Amino acid sequence: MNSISLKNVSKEYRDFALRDVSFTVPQGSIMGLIGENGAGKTTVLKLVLNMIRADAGRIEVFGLDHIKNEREIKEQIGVVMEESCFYEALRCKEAAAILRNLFKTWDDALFRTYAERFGLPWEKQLKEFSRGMKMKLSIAAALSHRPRLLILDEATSGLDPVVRSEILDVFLDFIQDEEHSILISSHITSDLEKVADYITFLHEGRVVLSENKDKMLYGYGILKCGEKEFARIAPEDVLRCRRSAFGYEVLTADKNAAARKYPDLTLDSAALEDVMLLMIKGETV
Ligand SMILES: Nc1ncnc2c1ncn2[C@@H]1O[C@H](COP(=O)(O)OP(=O)(O)OP(=O)(O)O)[C@@H](O)[C@H]1O
Repeated sequence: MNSISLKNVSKEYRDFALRDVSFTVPQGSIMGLIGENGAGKTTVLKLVLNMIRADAGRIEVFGLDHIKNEREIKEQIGVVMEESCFYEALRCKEAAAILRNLFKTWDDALFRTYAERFGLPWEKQLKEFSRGMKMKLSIAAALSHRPRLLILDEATSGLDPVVRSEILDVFLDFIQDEEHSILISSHITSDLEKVADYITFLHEGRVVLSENKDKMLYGYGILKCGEKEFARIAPEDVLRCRRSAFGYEVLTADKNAAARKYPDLTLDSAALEDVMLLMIKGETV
């Protein structure tokens, strides 16, 4: 069962188009959405949340049409967008009072527990909160109506490593329930490397790859070599290549096969960031 499914979704703006986007978020998993600034990540999240309408394609959430069943679906989704949407003069306890009225399933005790876990001051106005505190508040609020699905836009960007790690732990706890799932966009590929089960990589409005993360990280590799050695590499082994002052970097989709075929060349594992950089900046042969 998929929590989210997008099939051939397109959306056109004047200077940008999201084209034929398809991917699924299996129930019980974390899907990380990566891509450069302006790749279309927020647009995808807004489409799933029916904040904007697609020009074409089909979107299902919990197996239901996301427009026809919007109310039922929204009750079961916790959302955190990049900017805090709370009124600055509020305090935590007043935010809780508002949210209690918005969600049938709001759980005051759970919100208190998260506020304590995150060290959020109960009596302070939100305008006195740091960026990290505001983000933690948004996450606590998103979790406290007991959603089945979390949708998060850049929930860890601009935060220090300690706060990020606390937040990632909360996501991993959330996903312990196999009915739960998370769709999270992030620039911080190392965070997604830690928690995501699947990665969808968007580039200029298109899905470049959507894969199981471990398969991708164990499968992809980077061959490093000089001009002469590069000439020996078969084109079918080159997903992308890039020339630098130190020689060639070649992204290959099958690290083990490359190790057997080119035993004399340096072969490194590819981190998510390397894959992203080479897919964007590299060339095909
Ligand atoms: N309402 C809109 N009208 C016109 N263009 C828009 C609108 N919303 C977004 N865009 C354009 O769509 C493109 C994708 O934007 P989007 O916010 O989805 O990217 P992103 O991958 O989330 O980027 P970032 O990482 O910088 O947040 C951008 O070129 C943006 O200018």
